[in-house]
Amino acid sequence: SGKEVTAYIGIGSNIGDRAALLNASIELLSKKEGIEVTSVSSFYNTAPVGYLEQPDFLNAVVEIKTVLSADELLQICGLIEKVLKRERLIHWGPRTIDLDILLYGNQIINKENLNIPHPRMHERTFVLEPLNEINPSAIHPVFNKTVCELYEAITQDDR
Ligand SMILES: Nc1nc2nc(S)n(CCO)c2c(=O)[nH]1
Repeated sequence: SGKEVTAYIGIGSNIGDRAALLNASIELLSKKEGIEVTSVSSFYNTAPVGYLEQPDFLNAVVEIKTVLSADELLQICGLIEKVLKRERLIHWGPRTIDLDILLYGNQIINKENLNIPHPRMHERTFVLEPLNEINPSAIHPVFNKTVCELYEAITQDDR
């Protein structure tokens, strides 16, 4: 395990007991060796982006300090999604629970299975609003802007 890194994970659910699923994924993250959950945003009810014919999402962002690599963190997120989906009695659509790595320190990672910063996070109110709540000063290493600046940029457009 390497040096400790501050990372931000976006969590979303729009099927089933959304709050319970968000809480369960945060719980599973915090139990992992090498991960310390240091901040959790409020839960936001958000209109679906992309495919619109689906229920509203409940979204949050979690701040962690971790010694895991970005790849290891990706594996953990995939595991948590699988565990929570598998526990469902009825098979639902693909959005029971989603964990997306948004930021991993100031690192820029572009691999076919892992892009960090998340390539759409700067366009997404459902990511920037909770992220701005817990750390408005976090820096996006591609745009070299703070989360607060990114959030203001997309909320200004809506004005
Ligand atoms: N509001 C909202 N819309 C979304 N569309 C997709 S796909 N997702 C899944 C995350 O990529 C979401 C989401 O979490 N929230």
